[in-house]
Amino acid sequence: MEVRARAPGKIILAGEHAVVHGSTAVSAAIDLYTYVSLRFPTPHDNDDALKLQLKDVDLEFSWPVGKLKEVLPELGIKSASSPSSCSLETTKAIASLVEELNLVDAKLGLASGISAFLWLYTSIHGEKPAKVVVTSELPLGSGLGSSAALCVALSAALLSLSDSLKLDFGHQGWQTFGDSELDLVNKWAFEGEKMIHGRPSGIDNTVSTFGNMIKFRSGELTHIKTNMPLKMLVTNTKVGRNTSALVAGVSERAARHGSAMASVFKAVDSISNEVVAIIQSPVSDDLAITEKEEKLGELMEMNQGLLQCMGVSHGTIEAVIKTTLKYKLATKLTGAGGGGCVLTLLPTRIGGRGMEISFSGFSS
Ligand SMILES: Nc1ncnc2c1ncn2[C@@H]1O[C@H](COP(=O)(O)OP(=O)(O)O)[C@@H](O)[C@H]1O
Ligand SMILES: C[C@@](O)(CCOP(=O)(O)O)CC(=O)O
Ligand SMILES: [Mg+2]
Repeated sequence: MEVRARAPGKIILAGEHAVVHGSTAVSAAIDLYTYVSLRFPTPHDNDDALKLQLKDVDLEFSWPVGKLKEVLPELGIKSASSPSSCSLETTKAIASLVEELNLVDAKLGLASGISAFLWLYTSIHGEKPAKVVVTSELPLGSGLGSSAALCVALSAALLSLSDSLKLDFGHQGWQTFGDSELDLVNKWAFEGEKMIHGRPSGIDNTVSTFGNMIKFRSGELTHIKTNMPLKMLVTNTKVGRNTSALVAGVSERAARHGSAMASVFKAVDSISNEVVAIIQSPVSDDLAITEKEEKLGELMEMNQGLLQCMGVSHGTIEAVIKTTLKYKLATKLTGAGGGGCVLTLLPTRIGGRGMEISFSGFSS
């Protein structure tokens, strides 16, 4: 039996980083996906290992089930229907398994993703042998939420074949997830994100699970409905960075300058709420759209200024901002910053393709 799941990446229109500290943020799913396939061997295959193939980075790993049983302390005591955090003891055990893979320096960033895989897999399926294959259309570590898309697609695939959930494969082998199953996928994905990001807000896994556009604050999700056409150009600076280090950097700055940073986070909260109000208000005519776009552009610039204040901008991001400004276009970073991707609002007066915000959740 093989199951395949996919989950989308995202852009953050306003509020990244501040959302970790309780501010509102606005995010939309994009139509670039991470795909996970999960297959259990038949007795005939005579295969007694858990295998992970990461196609994007051309790597494959295999753990004999005997090794998993020997190293992981809590195997078999967890339940797929109640997501739980990885204990310190299991974190250490997983770290030792990942260390033994001897990843080269250039691929050390993958260690956190592999750890998340081991945690999610063994929590939901114990030491059962399987082969998991991951591929993605998303650039990894670039602010488009590849870590969350991986955790969501993985959780969805794992839960699909979990005995404790007993999901039906209905019409032509497609599974439909109801709200409670989506909630479970999201909760497990959040646990995976924790292994990758350290202190995620949960916005990335939530928008990847539920799709469309969302407002997110302190773990609370609000779906956003809009009929405003919104086009964003996504530019990848191709400067690699690590979300968990950037998130930790902002927290350190907040610890050093508590009152000033609280004001910064509050200002971001106001910006995100204004973005939501503009996007949700009815569109009457072209003039109204132009007016809204101008306001959105200004809010994006203000948000970018505050992200710079948090210390997460980068020379290459500033270079894109300067270039687009020549054409009177507003640009801000998206995701953790420090390089990665930036968003430029493409007003309707310009036309062109851009990357339209798509309305797509994960499907399996
Ligand atoms: N398709 C994938 N294959 C392997 N690892 C992945 C994949 N997608 C995500 N990851 C993991 O997620 C990490 C990137 O997450 P992160 O730094 O949060 O950036 P982002 O989520 O913006 O892409 C990678 O270093 C890796 O550990
Ligand atoms: C910086 C942050 O707001 C978004 C990180 O997104 P990404 O991993 O860079 O795609 C962190 C979070 O909300 O968990
Ligand atoms: Mg991420």
